[in-house]
Amino acid sequence: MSGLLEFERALIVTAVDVERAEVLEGLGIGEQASDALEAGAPVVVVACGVGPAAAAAVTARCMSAAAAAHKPFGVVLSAGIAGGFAGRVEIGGLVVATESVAADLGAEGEDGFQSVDELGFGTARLDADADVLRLLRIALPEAVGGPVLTVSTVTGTARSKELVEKRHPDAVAEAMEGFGVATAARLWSGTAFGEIRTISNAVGPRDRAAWRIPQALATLREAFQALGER
Ligand SMILES: O=C(O)c1cccc(C(=O)CC[C@H]2O[C@@H](n3cnc4c(=O)[nH]cnc43)[C@H](O)[C@@H]2O)c1
Repeated sequence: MSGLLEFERALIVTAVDVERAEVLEGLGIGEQASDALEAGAPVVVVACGVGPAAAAAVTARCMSAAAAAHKPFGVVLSAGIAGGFAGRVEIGGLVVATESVAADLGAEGEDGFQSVDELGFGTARLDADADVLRLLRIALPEAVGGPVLTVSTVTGTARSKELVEKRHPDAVAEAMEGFGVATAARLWSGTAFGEIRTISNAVGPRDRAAWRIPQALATLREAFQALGER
């Protein structure tokens, strides 16, 4: 885990327990004690639940606890499975976010969707830290880099896929937590943020039978094994 520990302590936030288990397995940690956060473990892996609100809340709780124990996190990663945009990344593939984008944060009107940036209410785009990005790109050279969208509703029709691709032509993947994790992490200055995703399905018309969750989980484990070996 030397690479991530360039940043002192690392917090890795997954949505669900199966993702958490693969990350721990890849890092060679196996099981993690329930007091790892308070005890100052160099790497802490937590499952926050699905969606950006749960992701922000749980990340903020972990960051607060670590700061209160005078063992703050230097780096926070959002990690898990995602939908990939066809033609940019394969199912079973790996992506590293250059930025995490809250794709549905804004307002809809007769003229279409406007992001909070366009509305002047803040930003829906949070960049990955440049040093984290460099580390991830070196450790995971096969990863596709690009914006990763965060949505509260999985894109599930051809029409909504078309709209999202029109708004974000360079996006490589869509998931549900990255922007929430980034929003919490940036409240602690000096904490670097990054997002890693492995692809379980293609973004588009809902077809649950076509999801390849075991394949994406295996890629997640391998990615963290590679990161752990650096
Ligand atoms: O059965 C469904 O259609 C369905 C609806 C909502 C959520 C799910 C999930 O399985 C949880 C999504 C979970 O995995 C990430 N994920 C994976 N693929 C996608 C995607 O195409 N779009 C958005 N998120 C995706 C996400 O980060 C969640 O943690 C199933």
